[in-house]
Amino acid sequence: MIQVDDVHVGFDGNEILHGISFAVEPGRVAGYIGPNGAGKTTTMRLLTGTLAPDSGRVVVGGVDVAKDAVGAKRRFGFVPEHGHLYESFSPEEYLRFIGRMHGLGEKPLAERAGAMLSFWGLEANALQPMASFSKGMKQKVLISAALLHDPPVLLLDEPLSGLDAYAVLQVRALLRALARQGTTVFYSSHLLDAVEKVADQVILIRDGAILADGSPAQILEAAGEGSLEGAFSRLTSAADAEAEAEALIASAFGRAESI
Ligand SMILES: Nc1ncnc2c1ncn2[C@@H]1O[C@H](COP(=O)(O)OP(=O)(O)OP(=O)(O)O)[C@@H](O)[C@H]1O
Repeated sequence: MIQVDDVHVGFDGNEILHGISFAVEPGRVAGYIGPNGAGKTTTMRLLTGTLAPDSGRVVVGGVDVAKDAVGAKRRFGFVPEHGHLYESFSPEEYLRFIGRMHGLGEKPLAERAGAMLSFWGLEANALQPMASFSKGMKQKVLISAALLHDPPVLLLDEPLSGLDAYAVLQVRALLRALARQGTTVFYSSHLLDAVEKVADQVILIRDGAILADGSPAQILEAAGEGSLEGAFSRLTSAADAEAEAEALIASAFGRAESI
């Protein structure tokens, strides 16, 4: 599970996270959504141990991240938004490298890597250097690498970037299947529809504070809206984007009327 208790984070005397708290139980897919600059990446850095909180507690897979960052790393898989791959490696070499770092035996490692490349339809590319891969192909290898050690917690930052329509369906199905097996899935995105279709818990963050936390149905009810998009706009007090766009065109080009 994931537990974040009253976490404060500041940079250069400027507080960015103002005492955020939430929990995600095993078997749940939680969507962590918020507008640009809300604090999503900062939260992800806390969960993955690349940033320590000024105060409060972050527990991932039963391990206090500040006290045992290495122990926590064994308990989660992480799909970063801008993942780094060794591009001279083939997927097979890369996954073997990652699996060995996790101490996996050669046989289970080969079986898992093979099964994942086959899931994505990448068998024919298994031995090719990844330098020639498309963004989506690289993303599939990054997701596979995060899953290789069968972690109880999976952390994903905008995992659908670069993926085609079928791969998006595959990722959603995979996250749901993992959750059914008890994995805790934490999915950060500013794309509402991506999260809406897969999450059974939605956590809304804005300006470094949690605005809402519940099932999609609870969020809709709290906001009195029929769609998560409407709830998001209402809860984050987002401005009326259409009116703003009209105002921009009027002020920039002097055209007030729509055709
Ligand atoms: N290292 C840093 N030093 C100073 N300010 C920072 C630092 N990292 C983040 N911030 C600030 O913290 C706030 C939250 O940033 P964060 O990257 O967590 O937002 P986000 O929700 O991930 O946004 P986006 O959707 O645009 O990626 C922003 O105001 C950002 O400028």
